[in-house]
Amino acid sequence: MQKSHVLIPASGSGSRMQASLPKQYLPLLGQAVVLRTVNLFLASPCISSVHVVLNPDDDIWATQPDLPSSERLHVHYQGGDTRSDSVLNGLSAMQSLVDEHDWVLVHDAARPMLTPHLLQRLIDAVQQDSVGGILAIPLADTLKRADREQRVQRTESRDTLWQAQTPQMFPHGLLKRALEHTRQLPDYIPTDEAQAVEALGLKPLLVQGELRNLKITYPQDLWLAEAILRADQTQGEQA
Ligand SMILES: Nc1ccn([C@@H]2O[C@H](COP(=O)(O)OP(=O)(O)OP(=O)(O)O)[C@@H](O)[C@H]2O)c(=O)n1
Ligand SMILES: C[C@](O)(CO)[C@H](O)COP(=O)(O)O
Repeated sequence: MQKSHVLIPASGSGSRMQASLPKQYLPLLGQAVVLRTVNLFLASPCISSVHVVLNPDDDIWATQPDLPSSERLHVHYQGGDTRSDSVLNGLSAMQSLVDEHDWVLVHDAARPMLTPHLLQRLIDAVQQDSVGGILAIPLADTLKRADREQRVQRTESRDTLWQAQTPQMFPHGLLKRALEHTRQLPDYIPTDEAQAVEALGLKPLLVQGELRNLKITYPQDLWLAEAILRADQTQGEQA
């Protein structure tokens, strides 16, 4: 039986957030974004280990007051220059603890709104697959291609277009090979794991995600996430 492990790249600077802290440490209803993300996976009995990849210079993680004390949690100060470098470094760091056929679910630290239900949907859909798969949502809006003057050049068909989310779930050995392969390609930096696997000629499965599994990128994403969590709390109180 293949085990499932989680790898959380948390080494970014959060430049688009323009905050005084990297966005993974901003408070979301009083808890650092990355800790909400980590706790979600630690709460799942399906997950054998959780690996967080931090920037080598990170001096914030260790000061967090509510760090989980689970033996399943492993912290690696081995972030790289790009997200894919951080993920590849994490895959190497966790290698001694996993089998090459074990599943690795790569999940952005900056997506703290994943739910247990959505996580289970991905695992159920992908665990019998020979390649692996990702959460994603079909494009909802009309898609415009811009010219250099920021005017509409044309309208693109949105048929068959999906927006990638995380987790992205692949066997450890396959994903490591895929990311090592893309490192050899000139000017090719995959922005998600699926893109690296695609470069091997494989076709990852698309599993229906949810809008609430948003990535905290701009300040308004944090406000939106807080509003959703407050609504969850109200609904919980009413139930
Ligand atoms: N060198 C990097 C860059 C990003 N990430 C992580 O990858 C996830 C998704 O990346 P993104 O949202 O782009 O985060 P940042 O790079 O931090 O944001 P920005 O692009 O606005 O600077 C985040 O959890 C981020 O911490 C990482 O581990 N290592
Ligand atoms: C992996 C990802 O979350 C899929 O949507 C996303 O690509 C990561 O963010 P980035 O801004 O592209 O680094």
